[in-house]
Amino acid sequence: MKIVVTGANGQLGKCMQDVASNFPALQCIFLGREHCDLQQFGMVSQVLQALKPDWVINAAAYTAVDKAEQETQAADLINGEAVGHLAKVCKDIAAKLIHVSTDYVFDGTATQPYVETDAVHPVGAYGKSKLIGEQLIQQLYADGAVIVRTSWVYSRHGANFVKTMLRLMKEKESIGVVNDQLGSPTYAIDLANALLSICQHPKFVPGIFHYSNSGIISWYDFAVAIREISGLNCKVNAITTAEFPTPAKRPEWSVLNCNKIQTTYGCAIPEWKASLQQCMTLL
Ligand SMILES: NC(=O)C1=CN([C@@H]2O[C@H](COP(=O)(O)OP(=O)(O)OC[C@H]3O[C@@H](n4cnc5c(N)ncnc54)[C@H](O)[C@@H]3O)[C@@H](O)[C@H]2O)C=CC1
Repeated sequence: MKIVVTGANGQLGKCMQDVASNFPALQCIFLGREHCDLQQFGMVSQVLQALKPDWVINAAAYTAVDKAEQETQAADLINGEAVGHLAKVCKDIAAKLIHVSTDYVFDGTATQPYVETDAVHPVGAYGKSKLIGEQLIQQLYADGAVIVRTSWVYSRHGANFVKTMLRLMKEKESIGVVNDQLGSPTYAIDLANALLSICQHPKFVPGIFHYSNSGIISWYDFAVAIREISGLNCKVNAITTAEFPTPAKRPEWSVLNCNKIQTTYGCAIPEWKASLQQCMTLL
């Protein structure tokens, strides 16, 4: 089975490259932006028509959450319109599409883990742009696409919370980390394994699914665990979101209920701290 992965040089794309050898039955072709730029519609059509994959996994996105508040058009183009074009091309060549989306499509006012059917209501430009992408896929290729919403993604690759915390903890005697935003981290290696296992699953079920590691924590809890595992001495202070303002508003509650992907596709959902420990052996 032939799989094309777009966004190959991003955090998730690199983790997909790391785990591809776990799936010897899958022939994975990794395309970075230079070979498959989502906003160059002609290029996307041409490349995919030539390769004729069975599946396309879209790990490419505009992910600069704060910058998106200014660069709304760029975010909407890459995360919205271009994803619609990708869905059309996948439909034309009869390739199934796995698209990665985000907890930021929700407003974070819930008190229970979000299920896939909960009402969406993004509070920032990035979440809005990702929602456009989801909606276009649902309009254009609902029966051929799986949308996987994830949250708080980290790994040894790219820029992410774990790597930022480690750097700050080495540089400073104390740091403040917000304690009033709750969610579940996702080790990108676990997500990458889950996405490729979907391609191998005997039964294809289209639709929206949620995937994160299990457990509900705050960014402060996450930072404390990073400090513990690293053995660094930096003091971690709990602060409020109001004390750490950012251009884009973040949801207070980002917890995704992941039962559906587990029961439908049998995806493994490791516990967050076990995965963090695994990742940190590589850092
Ligand atoms: N990082 C996180 O905490 C979260 C990420 N997600 C989603 O997970 C997915 C993967 O994210 P990451 O790997 O962490 O992001 P990333 O920013 O590390 O990787 C995204 C990749 O897409 C590429 N890209 C940007 N514009 C492109 C274009 N026009 N054409 C082709 N490639 C383009 C970038 O060069 C980059 O290599 C994205 O869909 C993101 O929205 C969802 C929730 C949280």
